[in-house]
Amino acid sequence: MSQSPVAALWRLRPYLRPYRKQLIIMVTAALVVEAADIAVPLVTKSVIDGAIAHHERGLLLPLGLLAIALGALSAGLSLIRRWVQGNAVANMEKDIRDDLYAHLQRLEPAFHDEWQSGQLLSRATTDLGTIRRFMGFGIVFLFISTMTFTAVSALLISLNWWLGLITMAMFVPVFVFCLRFEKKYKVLARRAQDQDGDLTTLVEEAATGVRVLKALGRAPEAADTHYAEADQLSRTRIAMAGVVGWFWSVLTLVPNAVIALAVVLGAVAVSKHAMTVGGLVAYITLGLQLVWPVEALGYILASGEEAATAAQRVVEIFDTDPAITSEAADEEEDHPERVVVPLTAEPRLPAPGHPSIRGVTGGSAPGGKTDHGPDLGHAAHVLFDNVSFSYPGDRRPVLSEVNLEVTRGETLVLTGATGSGKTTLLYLVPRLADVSGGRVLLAGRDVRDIPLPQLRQRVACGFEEATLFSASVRENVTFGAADATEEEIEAALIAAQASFVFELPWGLDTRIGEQGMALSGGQRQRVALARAILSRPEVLILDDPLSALDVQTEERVTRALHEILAGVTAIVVAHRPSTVALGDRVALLDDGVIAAVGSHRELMATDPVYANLMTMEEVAR
Ligand SMILES: Nc1ncnc2c1ncn2[C@@H]1O[C@H](COP(=O)(O)OP(=O)(O)OP(=O)(O)O)[C@@H](O)[C@H]1O
Repeated sequence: MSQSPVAALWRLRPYLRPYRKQLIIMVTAALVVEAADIAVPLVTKSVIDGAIAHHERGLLLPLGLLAIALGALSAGLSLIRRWVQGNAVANMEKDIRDDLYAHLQRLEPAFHDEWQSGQLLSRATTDLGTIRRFMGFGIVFLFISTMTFTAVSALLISLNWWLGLITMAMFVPVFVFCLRFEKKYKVLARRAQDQDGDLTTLVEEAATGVRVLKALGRAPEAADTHYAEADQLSRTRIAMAGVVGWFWSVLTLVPNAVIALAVVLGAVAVSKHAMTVGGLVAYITLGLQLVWPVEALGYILASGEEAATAAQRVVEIFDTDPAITSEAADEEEDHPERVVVPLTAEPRLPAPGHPSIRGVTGGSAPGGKTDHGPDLGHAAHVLFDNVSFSYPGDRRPVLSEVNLEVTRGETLVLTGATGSGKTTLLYLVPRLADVSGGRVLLAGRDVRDIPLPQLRQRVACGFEEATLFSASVRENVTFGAADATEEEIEAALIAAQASFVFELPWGLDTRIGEQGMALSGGQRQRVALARAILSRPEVLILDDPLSALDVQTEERVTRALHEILAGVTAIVVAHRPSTVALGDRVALLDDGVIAAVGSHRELMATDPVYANLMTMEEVAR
């Protein structure tokens, strides 16, 4: 169950801790400003009752100078407070945002599958902004308003106790009204923030899916959905404005009614000599100072409500624990490595002339070729030991009792009908998902016992949907290998048949990805392939890496891959006979079960399902 909004906001208080000094400066400055503002009416009283009533002209100049000094002090301190406040809350917002981002990165892909990206976006942007505004202004003004209200009330009672008590009594309904407002506004604020998240999702999907929308002629329908969602949000905001409008009008009416009453009753008190004229002027001027704190209460309560619901939405993410962690493994790192399964598999004999991944040559890449074959120092043994898997919230097993061994340096091709579980099986090695039963061993060690950063350094992935980031070609390719040399980057690009990047306007410095130069699907796949190659993994996992390539390019990449894969353990999802031929062995996955394992030739001869699958792929080409 999610926490109450106020409790959620309270939980974020540690983010204020580093800015305690600034908070103290802000509050002190605001208090002095308030004290100066309150003192001015008292100076006025001295001017009227002293300098004017008793014709003491000599008092006029010092009292006038005092009033000016108080005004200047108030202005100067307001400036300081705002500057300190702006700095502190901007930094605090950054701290929460950094932690939120880091937490989102720790959460497994299944979490991101479940959550709408727009909801995450609106929480990381709009909601944090709302929290910042309240932490910066709301909290300080809540404190200052309370102090001002208390001090002014005490002064009013001291000027005339019965008039002061009547004045205070008139504010009681305001507080009752506040409670009712809070109840109503809380519901509306949460609704608006959720609707804002839904709308952000729609806008994001419309932007990323613009081609599909246009191609299928669905743009008008998508626009209608957008208008309907936007309409809902604006209705909620109008309802909020209505509630706030009513609330503020009451908050404005009450203090003004109080002043009007004070004028009438104060005049009676002066006529009965229960109060001086200067006392009445001071009383009314001080009474006017209650207008702002009471009005500010409206803003503070509204922004407090919004901040509390925003905090609730942010805390909901913080409270989602990552299902895939390696805390136990991190602790165990101090101990010697525990090998569960002895490495019985014979490394494949290196073929002459094969380069290592580090010195990948592929085609015309400079250097790197050796006469000694692949360096298997980088290859690891992988074992799927009785693995089963179901997606969270879905009981149907996607994988059942999968037993599969990939020896050091071997290339295993995984094939099977669509939806048979190939991608899911690949996810289990770098722990993008965790097994539901059984275990996956990397070099004899359960992957869950390997610290995640280490595991993901040892296992590199190239996905069918090649994701490139808004960055240069170089930055994209070196994502998993920051220390790669220029020669290694070039060699990886050449090996992946991605030499076209050298012809881009700024070569490897050309920005590609979402905000950069548009690349074709096949070009993106090859850049992503170069990235996977360059990270020098022990295990290379490629999910249908050549699906977007034409026949000639596919043939060239396949030839290059042949060399690259020789020095690494690889699991490659493939459908076409030409790519399947990359593998030393082929495993056929049928509805989550390993149906056959063998060489392409063996399976063609002995397994009708496999033969049928390959023939259909060939025909489909
Ligand atoms: N995030 C998810 N949540 C629930 N079920 C999922 C999820 N991802 C995949 N599945 C289901 O798991 C099954 C296996 O999917 P998977 O992507 O592993 O198949 P595949 O063999 O790689 O398919 P393809 O060849 O089409 O890529 C499918 O039935 C799919 O609907």
